Amino acid sequence: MLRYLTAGESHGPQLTAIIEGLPAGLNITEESINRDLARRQCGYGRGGRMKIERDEVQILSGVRWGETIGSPVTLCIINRDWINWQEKMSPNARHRDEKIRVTRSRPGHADLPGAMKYDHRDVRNILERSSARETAARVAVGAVAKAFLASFDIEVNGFVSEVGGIRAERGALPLERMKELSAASELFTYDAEAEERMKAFIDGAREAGDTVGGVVEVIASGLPVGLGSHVQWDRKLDARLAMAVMSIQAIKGVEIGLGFDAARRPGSQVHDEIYYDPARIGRGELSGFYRKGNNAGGIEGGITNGEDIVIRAAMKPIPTLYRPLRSVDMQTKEPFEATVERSDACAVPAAAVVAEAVVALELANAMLEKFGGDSLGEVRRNYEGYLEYLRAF
Ligand SMILES: Cc1cc2nc3c(=O)[nH]c(=O)nc-3n(C[C@H](O)[C@H](O)[C@H](O)COP(=O)(O)O)c2cc1C
Ligand SMILES: C=C(O[C@@H]1CC(C(=O)O)=C[C@@H](OP(=O)(O)O)[C@H]1O)C(=O)O
Repeated sequence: MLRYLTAGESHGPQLTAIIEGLPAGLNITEESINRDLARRQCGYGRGGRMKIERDEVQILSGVRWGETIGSPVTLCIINRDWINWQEKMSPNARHRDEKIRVTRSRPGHADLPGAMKYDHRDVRNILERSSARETAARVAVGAVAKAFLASFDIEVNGFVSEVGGIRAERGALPLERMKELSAASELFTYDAEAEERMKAFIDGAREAGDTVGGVVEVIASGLPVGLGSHVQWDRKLDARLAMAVMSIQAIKGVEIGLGFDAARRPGSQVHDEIYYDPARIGRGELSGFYRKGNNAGGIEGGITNGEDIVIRAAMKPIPTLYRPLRSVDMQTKEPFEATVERSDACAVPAAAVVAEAVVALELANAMLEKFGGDSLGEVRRNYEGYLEYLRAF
């Protein structure tokens, strides 16, 4: 089983992730992780913080001479902004300064419920960890999961499909500079026209002091039939993927395949009919069974059915606006209008990279659950034996 934890505050010294359960013998390089970290940073609409940070990973354990050795892998990303926050974020009691307490909660953030829950009179104790800065750590972990999946020819790609109601054609990749940085997947075409309209929409919102949300999509291809299980609620792969994607900051809806649209159609226009062609196996397909459509988004009964997994997520607009929102001071109970020094106007492109990472992690976990072994060679033997069985099924 693959598990991981992240730790770190947004303006603390660093983000840390520990991954447990990776087989030995997997090639991992800091460069390949950094590629995804850069993709997360460079979408259109981000604010001042992204000009400060240039995320780079350090591998601190579990990898020797470019290969995992089976022990926990520790990844760390330094926060460059830390230099400006050393005293405000110091673990040392002598730096305590009541004057810099944040008592003004921002609507749409964890600030107020978090402070009430944890008995904090300083909202910073909540916002530092609820910040989406944490997603840098998850993207680093996801890059490792993608390296594992790639060794089985499984590819996971995230992209933006909608910004502020403007839709791109399926397969569009309207993430500025991300096109070049993304794996050259044949699944994707690049909808430059939609990207331009999205950028103009983001500019318009930013000028009005407002923020923008959107929809991201992740497609995973090359998966075998049989990951996940129908037998228990918490083994269903669609449920696990939904939880992983919903756990991303600002994601408010998740759908798989047709998703909500399936509720609006008759069954005859929803379910993917089953066909069989033995010649497919000769062409290198994993099975003779196939579908002509993929409304199910690659999962039936919580189990992969061999088609691509297609999962979409709705991101709400960034809650911190330059145009103030009404709130109430926690200490004085006086109303105020929340103002901001810096914030993203749109982080949908970044969320697409984060969604890709968390989906990759769940899929890597599902692969290891089914074909698990202590070395990559052992996992591969288990996997290949299963493929041989599948071809004969
Ligand atoms: C990549 C990314 C960047 C974000 N940047 C900001 C930001 O600059 N300002 C902000 O107020 N919220 C930002 N958010 C959203 C908040 O972190 C999120 O809305 C907040 O923590 C409350 O959590 P919830 O929306 O999941 O309920 C960002 C989210 C993501 C995924
Ligand atoms: C730092 C990142 O995103 C941050 C997420 C975030 C929030 O409230 O979620 C608020 C902003 O941080 P700050 O308050 O320091 O300007 C974003 O920049 C990042 O994505 O690496």
